[in-house]
Amino acid sequence: MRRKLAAGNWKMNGLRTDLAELEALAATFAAPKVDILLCPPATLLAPAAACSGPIAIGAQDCHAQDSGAHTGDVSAPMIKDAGANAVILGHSERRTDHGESSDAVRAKAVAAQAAGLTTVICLGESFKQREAANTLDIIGGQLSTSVPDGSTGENLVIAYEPIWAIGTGLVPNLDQIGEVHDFIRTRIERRFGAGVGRSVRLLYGGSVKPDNAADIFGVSNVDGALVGGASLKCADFSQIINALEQSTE
Ligand SMILES: O=C(CO)COP(=O)(O)O
Repeated sequence: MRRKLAAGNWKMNGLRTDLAELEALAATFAAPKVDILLCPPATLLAPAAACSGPIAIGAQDCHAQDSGAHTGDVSAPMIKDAGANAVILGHSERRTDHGESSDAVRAKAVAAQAAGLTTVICLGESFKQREAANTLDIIGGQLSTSVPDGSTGENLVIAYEPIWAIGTGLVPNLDQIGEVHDFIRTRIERRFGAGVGRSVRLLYGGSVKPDNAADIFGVSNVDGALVGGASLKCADFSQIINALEQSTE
């Protein structure tokens, strides 16, 4: 069975003083029943990795090249060297703010997987696309282009994050989440075969909070969550992780 995964994305939030939240989380989940991944900003990767205990640390982006003249960018080997073992790629905020195409996301994912990082590749439709009944077309296109051929159950995690649900308090209904997750699972099985298809974890992201987490974790093919705002505080994130642990019982 797939091990469930609770992932937190701090986005552009967090100073060294905020590592106290991570330390509290590590103390709370000394022997977690699910995998826990926290993705702080790049400046905190090394200090986070030094105090995260059983919690894995990930970055929020990487460059497609390993090194070179790319001012301000961070490469996958650098992320690995800082003590992290995962990276979020293709988040809608990067697709929007930095014009990242699915081709660019795939190039980054190739570099990240070659460096030994698990890639958490994000997919999601806009509200307009959902209203026009284009959700599955959009997700299918992003999925086939963003995910590299070398992906496995260990180095690939997919996060379905409807753009309109991120930071808004809006969440698709459970049937809508299930429809997209089932669709992603089928597509991955078709492309990579049943073994890999069964082992890739599919996360839901977008306004996951302590009060809606248990319902979302009950949906078929939801193997965990990618949590933004509610991952910043140990008190909130712990409740979501508890709900995920309970969903495994
Ligand atoms: O974008 C997200 C995680 O990557 C979701 O953010 P929120 O949980 O703040 O809606």
